[in-house]
Amino acid sequence: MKDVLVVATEFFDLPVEEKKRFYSEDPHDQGCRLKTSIDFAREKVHFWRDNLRHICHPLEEHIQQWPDNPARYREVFGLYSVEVRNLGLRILDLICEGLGLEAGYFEGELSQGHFMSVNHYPPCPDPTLVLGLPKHGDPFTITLLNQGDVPGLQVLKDDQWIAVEPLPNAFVVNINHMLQIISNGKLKSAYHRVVASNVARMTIASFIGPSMDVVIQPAKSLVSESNPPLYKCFTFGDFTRTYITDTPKGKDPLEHLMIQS
Ligand SMILES: O=C(O)CCC(=O)C(=O)O
Ligand SMILES: [Fe+2]
Repeated sequence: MKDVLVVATEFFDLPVEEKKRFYSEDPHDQGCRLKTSIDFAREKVHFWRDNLRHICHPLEEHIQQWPDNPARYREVFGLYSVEVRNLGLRILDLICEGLGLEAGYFEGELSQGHFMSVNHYPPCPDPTLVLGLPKHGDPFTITLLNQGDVPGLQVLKDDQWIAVEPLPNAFVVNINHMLQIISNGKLKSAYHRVVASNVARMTIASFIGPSMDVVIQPAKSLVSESNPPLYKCFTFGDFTRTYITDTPKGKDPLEHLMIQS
C-alpha cells in the first residue's frame, strides 16, 4: 500500500512537460487522464486536487496507457490493482451473503468496471478557503481507498462531517450509489468530502462497478409486495451521464431514480 503512494508522489513530482501528455479536459476521455479539480473548464468553483485516473481491468488491455515514467509505475500499480480487485471482490461476496442474495450476485458485469483515481492534494496555504473535494457519493459499487497517513477525508453522518482518521495499512471501504440501489436502500451510499491541508496528501481510490451497458435495479430477491422497489431501472451508462452533471450542482444524483410512493 505504501509503494503505490511513493510511486504516485514520484509521478506528481515530475516536470509539467512530462505529465502534460496525460492532461485532458474531456470527461469522456477514460483510458488514462490527468486533470485538476473535477471539471476545470466548466465548473464555477475549483477544488484543491490534481488527479490521474485510469482503467485497471482487464489489466493487459489498459496498462499500456498508464504512465511509464516513473519507470516502476506500471509494475507497482499493476500488482496493486490486481490485489485490490481481489480484495474488493471478496468484500462484495461477503456483502452478497450479508444481504441474503444468491452467491455470485456481484460477479461478472456488476463488477467488470475497475478504475483507479490517484489523488494529489498539494499543500494548501489557507485550507479554510477551499475544499480538496466537495460532498459526493461514489457512483460505482464499492470503493477501496488507500488514504496514506495524512488526514483529510470526512464522511457525512447524521448531518455532521466526521473525520476519517487514517489507519496504517487499512483501506476505507465505501458503499457506492449502485450498491444502495441494488440493495433497495438497505445499504446507504456514503457521502464524503475532502478538506484541504497545509501538507501534501496523496490517496488512491479504487472503484469497482458495473460496465456501462448493464441494467441496474433493486435485486429481485430483495423486493416483494411488502417491500416494493424504491428505484427505477436504468443503465449504468445513463446514470454516469447524469451523475457528471448533477453532482457539481449539489443535486442528489439518486433523486430522479426514486419511485415516488
Ligand atoms: O482522497 C480521499 O480521501 C477521497 C477521494 C475520493 O473521495 C474520490 O476519489 O472519490
Ligand atoms: Fe469519493
